[in-house]
Amino acid sequence: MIVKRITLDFFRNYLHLECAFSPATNVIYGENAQGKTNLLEAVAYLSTASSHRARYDRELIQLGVDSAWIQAEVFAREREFALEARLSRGTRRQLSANGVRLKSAGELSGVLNTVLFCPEDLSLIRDGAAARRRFLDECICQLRPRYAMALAEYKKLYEHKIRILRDWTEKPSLLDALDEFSLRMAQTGAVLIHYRAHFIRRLQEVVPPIHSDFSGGRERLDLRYETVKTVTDPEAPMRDILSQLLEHQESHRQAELESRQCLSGPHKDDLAVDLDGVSAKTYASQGQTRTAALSLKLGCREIFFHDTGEWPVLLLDDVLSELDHRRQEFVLNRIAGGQVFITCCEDDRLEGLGEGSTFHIHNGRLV
Ligand SMILES: Nc1ncnc2c1ncn2[C@@H]1O[C@H](COP(=O)(O)OP(=O)(O)OP(=O)(O)O)[C@@H](O)[C@H]1O
Repeated sequence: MIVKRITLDFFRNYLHLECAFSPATNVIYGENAQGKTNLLEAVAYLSTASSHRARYDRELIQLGVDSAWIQAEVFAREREFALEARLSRGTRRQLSANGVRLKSAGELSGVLNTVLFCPEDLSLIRDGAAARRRFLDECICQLRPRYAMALAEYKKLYEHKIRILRDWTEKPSLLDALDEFSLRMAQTGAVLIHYRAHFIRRLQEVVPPIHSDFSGGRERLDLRYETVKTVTDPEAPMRDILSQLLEHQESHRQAELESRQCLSGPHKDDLAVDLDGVSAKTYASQGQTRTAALSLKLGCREIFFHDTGEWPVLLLDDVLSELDHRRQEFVLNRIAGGQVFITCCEDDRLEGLGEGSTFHIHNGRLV
């Protein structure tokens, strides 16, 4: 997959930008706060219709302006696509491919896939389970539209159930709907667990060898799916998972009413990461944390390749400069093959980048 050209209007600090990219490596360099990450964010938006660092689309629109546009020419799935995202304050965003309006973000992922690695991704190892769930969700949503639909449905049901649990003492009639919401959450939750289990099994195959190479064969990384306790085999057929989820819900019903919290379901799932048999979250050093997080992302990139037959676009934000020379070389060897965008500061010298283009960004302009 290749982003051949991008045009930004009123996106973050870009008034107007037109840029044609290399199908190989694109180095985006410049001083701090000039717009390097903003450019990667725009490319990523065209595959997921979301940003890794903005909670709301309106944050992406230039301050003091009402609308922003991202347009790109993309070559993917052996075809040319013109992708467009129009973001407006106060109205719904509009996504289109070749002039045809898209109904969901999943349709964008059906054209373009990206894998982004940025400094905040250290949270994948260091933080609580939510960061790892987000990683799983972002990856699987790009590959499986059915998962994206189930996830959106599950989130809605969760919000409803939380409201019932929060307000039922003041309004006991709310309890009439509780079991219905719990049942639908279990049904949708079974879909999430099924897809997560399969995706994690594939991660278990590709990530440990990447991490082992990365660490010069010195470290062993293991991944483990942690889900609802009663689920004995997350890869079992969905109807088996459903009955085990219902069993867990039933045993937690009273506790949910008393605590007013939703205690049962895959919204508490985790992807445990161990290094040499101990928890990476608790024991990994800075370097090990970075290497493990990057291994997860590169593993995800390989799964995308196996699934679609094309390399997803890899976006590396401010990453290589943090690695020593040997590790830089490892990453550069590993990412050969697809289109890559790498941001770095002016003084960083990224050697061995091979074929490609460089772009100097200054104050939201291409110099
Ligand atoms: N909605 C917005 N409207 C206008 N400017 C914005 C908006 N959002 C962010 N900016 C500005 O964009 C600038 C560049 O941000 P960006 O994160 O791309 O920097 P960068 O070049 O990656 O810097 P660094 O090397 O420090 O990571 C910042 O100064 C920020 O204030």
